[in-house]
Amino acid sequence: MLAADMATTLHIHPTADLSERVLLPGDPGRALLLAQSLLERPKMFNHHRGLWGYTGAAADGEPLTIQSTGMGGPSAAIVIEELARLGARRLVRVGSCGALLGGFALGDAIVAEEAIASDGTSRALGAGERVAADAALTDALTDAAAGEVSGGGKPGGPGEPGGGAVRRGAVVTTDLFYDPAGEHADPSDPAHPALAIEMETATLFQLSALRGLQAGCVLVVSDLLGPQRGRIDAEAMEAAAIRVGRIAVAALS
Ligand SMILES: O=P(O)(O)O[C@H]1O[C@H](CO)[C@@H](O)[C@H]1O
Ligand SMILES: O=c1cc[nH]c(=O)[nH]1
Repeated sequence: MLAADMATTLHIHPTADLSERVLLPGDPGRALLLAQSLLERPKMFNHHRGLWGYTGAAADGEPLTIQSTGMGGPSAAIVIEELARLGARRLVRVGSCGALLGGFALGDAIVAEEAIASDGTSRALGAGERVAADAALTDALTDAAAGEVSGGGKPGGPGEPGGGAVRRGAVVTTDLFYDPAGEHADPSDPAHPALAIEMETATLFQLSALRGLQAGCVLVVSDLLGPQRGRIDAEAMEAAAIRVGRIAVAALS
């Protein structure tokens, strides 16, 4: 565990130790769910600004912090910058996304190996068109996901709640959830199509590259935006969130 230094951070006010490894859901409620599901003896790490965070012992017995980023690049950039100043070194976003292509089911998971930077925050931080995840951490997430799919984890293998397929590829990061353009047109190169759309991953990858942090990302498919349309229900989202949380913990172990 690392000594937390509140004086350096204006938005994260640590009330517990910080682990050098951190899961980053956008949703504070998902941070609580994951803390209750994945941590022994969780303590609140932060509640300032409603950005709930928790630190406890993960399944491997080592400390783990789970800290919500809020929605969108600007909020995520503040949280990630302050976590870096406090001593975080390995970060995995455990988020949700809308699948842009066919062939996905609600509750499937995506390991993001790169993000297409269609957002303002990562671009303001100097991102080019695409920003990459840490390769070793992404391979570890892919291996951990394969273990879950083959039935090593709970809840569920394929077909069970929270136990859908896992794919690896690019995601596109945007600033708008409600886009007046109406469609989430796939802006990517046809040779490397984006699997899904979300709002923080490009910022995480770009800021981590600037600060020398290892960053990865695993996402639950909460929406189908391609040929089929649909939105996951709350129970299935919880099961899928716990599953991707377990994948992330295994990758960080
Ligand atoms: O579920 P989280 O991790 O918040 O991620 C996605 O959900 C939010 C939009 O509903 C955005 O933050 C988007 O990136
Ligand atoms: O940013 C997001 C997150 C989930 N679903 C979407 O369609 N977009």
